[in-house]
Amino acid sequence: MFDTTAAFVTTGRSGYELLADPQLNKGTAFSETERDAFDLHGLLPPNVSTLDEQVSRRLQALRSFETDLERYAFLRELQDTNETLFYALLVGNLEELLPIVYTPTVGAGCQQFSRLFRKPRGLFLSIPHKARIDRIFAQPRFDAVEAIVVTDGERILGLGDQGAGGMGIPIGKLALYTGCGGLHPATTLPILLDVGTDNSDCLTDPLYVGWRHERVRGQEYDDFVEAFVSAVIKRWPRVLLQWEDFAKNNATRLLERYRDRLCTFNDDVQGTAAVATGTLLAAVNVTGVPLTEQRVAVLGAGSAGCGIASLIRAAMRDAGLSESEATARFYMVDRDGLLVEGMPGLTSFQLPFVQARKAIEGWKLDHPDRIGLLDVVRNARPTVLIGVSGQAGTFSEPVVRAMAECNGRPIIFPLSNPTSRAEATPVDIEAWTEGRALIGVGSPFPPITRGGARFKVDQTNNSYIFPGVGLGALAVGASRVSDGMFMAAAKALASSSAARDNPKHNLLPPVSALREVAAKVAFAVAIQAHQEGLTADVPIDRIDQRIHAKIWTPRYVPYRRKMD
Ligand SMILES: O=C([O-])CC(=O)C(=O)O
Ligand SMILES: [Mg+2]
Repeated sequence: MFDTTAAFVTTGRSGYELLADPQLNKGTAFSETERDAFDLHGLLPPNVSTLDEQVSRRLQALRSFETDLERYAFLRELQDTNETLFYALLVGNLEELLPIVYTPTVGAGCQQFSRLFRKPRGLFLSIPHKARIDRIFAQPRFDAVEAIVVTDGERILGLGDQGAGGMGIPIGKLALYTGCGGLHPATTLPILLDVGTDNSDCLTDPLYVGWRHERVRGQEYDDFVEAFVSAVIKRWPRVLLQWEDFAKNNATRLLERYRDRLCTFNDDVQGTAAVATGTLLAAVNVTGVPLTEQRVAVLGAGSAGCGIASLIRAAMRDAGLSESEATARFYMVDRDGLLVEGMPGLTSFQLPFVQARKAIEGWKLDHPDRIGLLDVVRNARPTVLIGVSGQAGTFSEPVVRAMAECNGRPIIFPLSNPTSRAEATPVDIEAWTEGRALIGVGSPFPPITRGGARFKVDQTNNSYIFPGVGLGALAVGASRVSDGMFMAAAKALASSSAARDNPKHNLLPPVSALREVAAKVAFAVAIQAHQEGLTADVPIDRIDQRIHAKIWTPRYVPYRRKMD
């Protein structure tokens, strides 16, 4: 385990070599003694700064930029220059900086990746170099790796195929692993599987940095992913591997293929499901309608939508419904409308959630050949409406008003990211429901006015879940990530809700509290792993201490010169 509490660091690097290493560089904060020991005099201006001074200098520069994309580029550059300072800045200003390092600006960062590219970070594994994966992994720099986030760039947020530019996502997710979950940056590794791209803007862009090839699919794709996972297991047998932003079919398929082979999960399927379930459990407390009586419409029946339905259904079963009673409460709507039994082209993960023909027999429909979302809301009268469609504006005024007509407190979560893809804006939902809706959005939005005061709408984003799941799993050396661990994460999140004591309060803790949320989620996840027999021999009463020992706080420790 990486020592996050070491009193000092020993290094053989000096001079420019030391300054050029983002994991070791302290910039102007190298002390006089260190400048003596590491030949740094003259390479730095003479005044020695503190970390706090460096943070305020960077914050000033950051705030002077015109656009968030410039801020994103500035922060990425800082991350590649001095990681301790980057994380000190991030941890101290989560609310302000998360929307830049992460959603929504990271989406633009992926789209502009080839233009912003400066220094290498993480690993680009491309099909032409498939045979070299072991050798790439072998570099000593990666000895400490414990957490990997991998994407193939095909479904970047709601922005579609971004090819190699998708690398921005693993980098952003891992920034939260450290910034919120406390994992030491040296233990994290972002990976982009470059299997080509079908995005013609990338393919025709002379500056595109990825492999200029149409996206490889089928057996060759599967063989490449298999080579990747096998090499990961060989090099880091106890690693945590997070799959991120894979397209609909691959997401669930790869998860099913690998979830019993290593400690792994898919954030879009399971992380998003846990944050949606946790927020829903908090909302149920407020509306007073028990979970067993909720009816849930989900727009977007892809891997994320079906993942959400699975976890909420499991929570309904925990609350006393039978499997079939719980299943009947879901209305999954995709491109061809409501999923109904016998529909052609259903995928294996959609099949468990189709509505019975009999159940919809008496429905009044505008177009019986395609049962749209408005039809579903008018006829099924759902209490909950969740969007993971990637389609802006699909929670239209008639849809939202229909939700408000049949519910005193409709629960409405437009979860698609980034901000530009949200199914509806909080301001509109607030107006169309006369302020009665319980709202959760995937991306950050400006505060709305509620009861004459500013109200910050809950950001129902998997950032409330994955840093804690990773921290908890790694702290106890979990061999697998189970569905039970995600349920534990969802319940831990719901139990942090301020709305439990006052229904006017937020459903979720604020983004500024994400470090505390991650620690709490980690504890619940680790306890669950222990109960399921998935942990190495960690005594239950040591779990809390294990978690806290793993949380790294960005600060400078003194350096000593390694003698050779
Ligand atoms: O990255 C985010 O903000 C949430 C997420 O996983 C996605 O939208 O794919
Ligand atoms: Mg994602």
